[in-house]
Amino acid sequence: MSERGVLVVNLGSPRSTEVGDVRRYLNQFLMDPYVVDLPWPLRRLLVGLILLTRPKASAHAYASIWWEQGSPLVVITRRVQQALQARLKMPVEMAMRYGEPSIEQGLLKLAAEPGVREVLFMPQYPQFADSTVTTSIAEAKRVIATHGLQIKLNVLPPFYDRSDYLDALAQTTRPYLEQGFDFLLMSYHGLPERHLRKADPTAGHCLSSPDCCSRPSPAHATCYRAQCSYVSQALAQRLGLRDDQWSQSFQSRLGRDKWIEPYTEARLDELAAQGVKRLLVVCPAFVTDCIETLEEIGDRAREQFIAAGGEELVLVPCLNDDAHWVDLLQRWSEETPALA
Ligand SMILES: C=CC1=C(C)c2cc3[nH]c(cc4nc(cc5[nH]c(cc1n2)c(C)c5CCC(=O)O)C(CCC(=O)O)=C4C)c(C)c3C=C
Ligand SMILES: [Fe+2]
Ligand SMILES: [Fe+2]
Repeated sequence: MSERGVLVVNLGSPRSTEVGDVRRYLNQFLMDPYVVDLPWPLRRLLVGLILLTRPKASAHAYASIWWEQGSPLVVITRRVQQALQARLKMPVEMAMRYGEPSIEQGLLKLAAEPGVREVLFMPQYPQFADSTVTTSIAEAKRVIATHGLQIKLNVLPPFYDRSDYLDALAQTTRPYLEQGFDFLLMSYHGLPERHLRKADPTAGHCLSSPDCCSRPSPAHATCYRAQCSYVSQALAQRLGLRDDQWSQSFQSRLGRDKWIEPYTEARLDELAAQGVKRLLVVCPAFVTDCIETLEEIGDRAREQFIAAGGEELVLVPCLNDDAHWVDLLQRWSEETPALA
């Protein structure tokens, strides 16, 4: 009997590629105030407008990458959970922030395990963002309070600066690089600039200058862009790349707000115009392949790059259920000190 359980937490996907299921998922996702951070009436209005057209387009995109067993993100997270369960002497569950299995279902399952008094909560995000990490923790706290669960939460912090994670990322990227590419683009999920400013505890550092992320600041503990830059530098260094052989960019922009730049879409055209023919793309904001990597980069970005004059764009798979990644999650589960 273990006093501890593990919850592997990811973002979540629609139940199916039916437009209605995608609309329900997008509504839950975008009505989260940590994602669309507007007062409720404005949020309702904006999300209502997005839901007029986006579900159909997203359903089509999901259908193009869907697997027989379901959404790649959910299927791969299940594999990670099962692989971890086979290695750890404590119950391991998985949960999604949106859709199912929900954080509520995951925590209730763990709380029902005899003896479990503490849950190691493992959000699968290398970098901090309110729209991923904070919202997942807030949902877990809501569930614990609502059900009066007698469990303590022990949260795995963002792991962008852990050398074992960076080594694993380099290890999955290196064999692709060795096939001979002109350039490596590190494409991260984007974020509205407003989210960076809101998360800045110094209320002034983030986005105060173009190089703010390379000037040391306590703001970087919660600065998504600084944490992405850290990963990019560390990965380039591990791969032995010169500064003119790689760059970082941000994808998946939604709406009209200004998001952090440079945008991946713009970089693809620039790189093709500069004569890059063989482009390798890695997506280090994701540890699990999903619509944003498989469809947005693997399919759409590839088409865009080739239409702009490039010859080949290859996507490096995420860490997924790679044995080295499961090794790390196992080690982190075992070495995280128990709460008093
Ligand atoms: C305001 C909108 C969004 C913010 C902010 C945002 C932040 C954010 N998201 C991820 C990781 C993932 N996002 C995924 C899908 C996705 N993201 C948004 C919007 C925002 N994300 C939408 C509308 C969607 C759905 C797909 C679509 O319609 O385009 C996914 C994949 C889910 C899947 O089922 O495969 C992931 C993973 C991060 C890391 C992040 C902040 C840094
Ligand atoms: Fe997203
Ligand atoms: Fe910054």
